[in-house]
Amino acid sequence: MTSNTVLGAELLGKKYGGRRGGWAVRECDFALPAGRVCALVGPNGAGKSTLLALAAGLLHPTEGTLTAPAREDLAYVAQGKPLHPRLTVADTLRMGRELNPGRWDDAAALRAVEGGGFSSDTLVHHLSGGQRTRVALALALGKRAELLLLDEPMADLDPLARHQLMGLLMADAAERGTTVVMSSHILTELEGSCDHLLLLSGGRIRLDGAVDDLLAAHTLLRGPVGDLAPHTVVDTRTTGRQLTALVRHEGPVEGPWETSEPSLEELLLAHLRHPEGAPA
Ligand SMILES: Nc1ncnc2c1ncn2[C@@H]1O[C@H](COP(=O)(O)OP(=O)(O)OP(=O)(O)O)[C@@H](O)[C@H]1O
Repeated sequence: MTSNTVLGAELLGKKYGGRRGGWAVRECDFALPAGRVCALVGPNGAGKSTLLALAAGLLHPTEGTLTAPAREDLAYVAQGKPLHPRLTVADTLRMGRELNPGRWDDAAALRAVEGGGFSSDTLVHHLSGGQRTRVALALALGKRAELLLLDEPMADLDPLARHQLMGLLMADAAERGTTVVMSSHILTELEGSCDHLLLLSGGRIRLDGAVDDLLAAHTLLRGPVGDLAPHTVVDTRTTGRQLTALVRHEGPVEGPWETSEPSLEELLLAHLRHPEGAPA
């Protein structure tokens, strides 16, 4: 962990209690540098929400350590976007300003609700799911936090709204050095917007790093079936005598194959197909 780390974990674990409890996060080690827009990806039940709630200080680790900014320096948007239903949008943002004296940024908050198709005197109760997401993101952006923890923020937004709000998050990261961690199942949205990746499965970290480094460490190859050693095979499919494979390469890939760098979506899909590691 370096002095530049905004969010870090060492052997972090969270075990839920009760009859249906168990380890949701296990032996997680990572160090996320400041200013990154990090995608937190993994199958349902992988532990993404648990990790975000740990980072937000809403859950306590069962084991290991977590390094995160103080509560007042981070903003957390939970999956259900909890807001007070009987307040108007304007009252909700006013509350954000009152709860964050001296740091609240009205303009940053308003940018997130602009174009949402509702007026400031609308009751939260009368907003659609996507409109509520805008208000929740407005509260997070208005807070001017060092770290934004967003649990599936794009899930109920239409494509244009996703594009607009991802743009706001990326601009915030670029201009203010805000670090963003967002869980998502929408892989196509992550390409071109996230520069860091954490892939969780079964509570453990399977991939962690800068997107460019992870893409450069992998090769997609197509051609005749053959021996892929010494490379580590992440995913492979054969059709007759033709092979398509994604490998984590050990040195240059030499052989009768057509090779290319995978897209982020191809990389993620290959790893998600084999969340426990490379196929036998
Ligand atoms: N309050 C709880 N009590 C007991 N087990 C829980 C609790 N919350 C989550 N879990 C379990 O912990 C594991 C991780 O859940 P979590 O919600 O963190 O996953 P996730 O990756 O966010 O999933 P999704 O993509 O479906 O939102 C799951 O097996 C889940 O059943």
